Amino acid sequence: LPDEPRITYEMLYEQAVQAYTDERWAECHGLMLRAVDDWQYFSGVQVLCRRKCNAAADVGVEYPNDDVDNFRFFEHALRNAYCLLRCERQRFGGRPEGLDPAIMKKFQEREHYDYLQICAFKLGKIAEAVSYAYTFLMGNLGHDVMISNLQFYRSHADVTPDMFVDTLMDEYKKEFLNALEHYDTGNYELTASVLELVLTEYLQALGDCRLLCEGPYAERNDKYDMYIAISNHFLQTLRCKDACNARATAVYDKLYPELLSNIYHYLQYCYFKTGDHRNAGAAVESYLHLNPDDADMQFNKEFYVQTGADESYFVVRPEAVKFRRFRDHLARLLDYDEYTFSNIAVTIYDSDLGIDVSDTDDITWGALGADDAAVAADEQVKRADGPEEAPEEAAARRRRQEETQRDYGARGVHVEFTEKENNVSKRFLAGGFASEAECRQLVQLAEDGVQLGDGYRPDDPYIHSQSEQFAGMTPGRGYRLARDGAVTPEVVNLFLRLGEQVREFMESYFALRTRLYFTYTHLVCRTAVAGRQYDRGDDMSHPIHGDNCILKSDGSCAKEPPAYTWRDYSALLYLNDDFEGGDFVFADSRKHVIAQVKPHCGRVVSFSSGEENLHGVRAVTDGRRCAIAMWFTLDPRHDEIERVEAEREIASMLELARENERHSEL
Ligand SMILES: O=C(O)CCC(=O)C(=O)O
Ligand SMILES: [Fe+2]
Repeated sequence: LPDEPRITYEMLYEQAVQAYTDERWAECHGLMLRAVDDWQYFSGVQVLCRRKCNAAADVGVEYPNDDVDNFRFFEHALRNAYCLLRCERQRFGGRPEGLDPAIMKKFQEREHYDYLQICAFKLGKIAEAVSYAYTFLMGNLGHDVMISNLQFYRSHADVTPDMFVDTLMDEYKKEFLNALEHYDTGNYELTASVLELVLTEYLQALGDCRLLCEGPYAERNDKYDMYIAISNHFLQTLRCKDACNARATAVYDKLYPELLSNIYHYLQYCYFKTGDHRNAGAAVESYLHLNPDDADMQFNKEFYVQTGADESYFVVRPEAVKFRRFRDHLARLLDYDEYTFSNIAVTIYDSDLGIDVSDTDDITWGALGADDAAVAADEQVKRADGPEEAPEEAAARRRRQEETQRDYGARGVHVEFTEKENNVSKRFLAGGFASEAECRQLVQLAEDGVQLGDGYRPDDPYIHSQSEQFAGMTPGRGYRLARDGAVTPEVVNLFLRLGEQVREFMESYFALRTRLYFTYTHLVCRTAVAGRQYDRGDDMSHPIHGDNCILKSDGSCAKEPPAYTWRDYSALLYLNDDFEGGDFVFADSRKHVIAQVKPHCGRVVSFSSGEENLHGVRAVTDGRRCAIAMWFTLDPRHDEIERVEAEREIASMLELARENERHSEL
């Protein structure tokens, strides 16, 4: 075990990059070397475990890693996935993708009939209510509450036995009941023929039901069908394995086309020289197996034979067979996936990317180049503020957005300060996004989250200053705390909802032409460490920086990794003012402050994330300063998956609570 298991290469890397940015060269050097060590340890463990477990997971059949026979399954899945995407795209058209698996499950389990029965009952439609209740029960046999509901209905004067019908009953079940009647009347020939029919239909229904199971994986925020999800993952591993070739054949600064062939080339010569004709023959044959058209080696082979080598020496070595099988198969599969997307579904679904998504029954593999996809995606991002929008569309959008602005105004949101460049807003300051009570709840949530373990760690690399603790909570952590009962789902919902309001406001305020997506959300507090406040000098809570670029010492800001280059807009929703210091500041490229903002509850500062908005936070010298920090993107590929998942899970927790209430009312 490493000395400090909680310090990862990732943290060290980020710290090193920060040190680099701040031109603390010695620290950068030291930290990056520690990162190298930890990465080696980390990747070594992964290889060890994957190899060990593959061997240990014995089921009587061997499934070695990287054996091409195991690709067959995935190849089938891959074709299946492409077909599914096209087929559904054609039939569903503009239907929103990625429907909520939780609601899908409710429909499969007839949950909606529970609502239906209550609504029908309240409307005085007794017969309907009974059939809906009964239909629900048939999908949820033994459901206590519904059984007692039905007992209640039975005692109702207007209820008759014929109302107890399963409105969703499959035909084959009805036919089965008919068959039993024929049987009772002794008509066996008819019984048999009906039962044959029932059998066929039953198997068909069973098959249909099983197919409905191939939906999205409900546990993760993965909205794709099973095969699509597997394929995405599989393609990712394939591309990764393909890249291994280049990595494995680079020797110093030279890239050998294929190291194994090279080695055989050397070997055949060495063995020939040592008089080991058997091994020389095997090396020649192995080389030719990998490079069948190599005229020089064919010439060598003839020469060896003429000088007395036995034909039987020319056998391909087993590892060459294996190597070539893998190589050819990989090439073939990657050929299908010529348009190496990180995620096949994103591309096929997203008609906005300007890609032809028409469903052709013969699937053409590799119809698109990788660059096409990338360029199309880039263009979409540019379109967000680019000129291509029909005038009437633009006018309609602006009307909607101005209406949103008025709505927020009516709810108490007011813009205090704004700054434009070429008539385009680049930053604003507004108030009224949260009430005092809401702010208090969220500060409490942040404190609970911190006490329960996240955020503050003595070794946390995100501490920008030794004089402050920096601790936060993401939406996912909020959800997990709610799930474990440590905080209420309501307060986590508040956290998410206030953020969403800021997002909606920004989208209209910045007059965006495409949707603004969350990409990262962090409820975060900076707490002054008592006794470490003397002599802070220029020390800031958060040094001047750009949110999507790396600020260089010459004042330029490089929009390149490891910066979060996809971040397009930023916002901070402040939650309190009972602390000293902590002003938010905008700065110019020489780090001179050009504007400053005092945080207080409900106040939002928002800006485009680039070098036009360099900013920082002044030292917090007493107390705790809390805010919801949010970053946004116009690129749907960087949507904040954790938030989407947390929103869904919290919504279903709240729904469940309401449902329990509803059941106890009846
Ligand atoms: O908390 C603030 O006011 C600003 C924080 C910030 O700029 C950041 O986290 O990137
Ligand atoms: Fe920032």
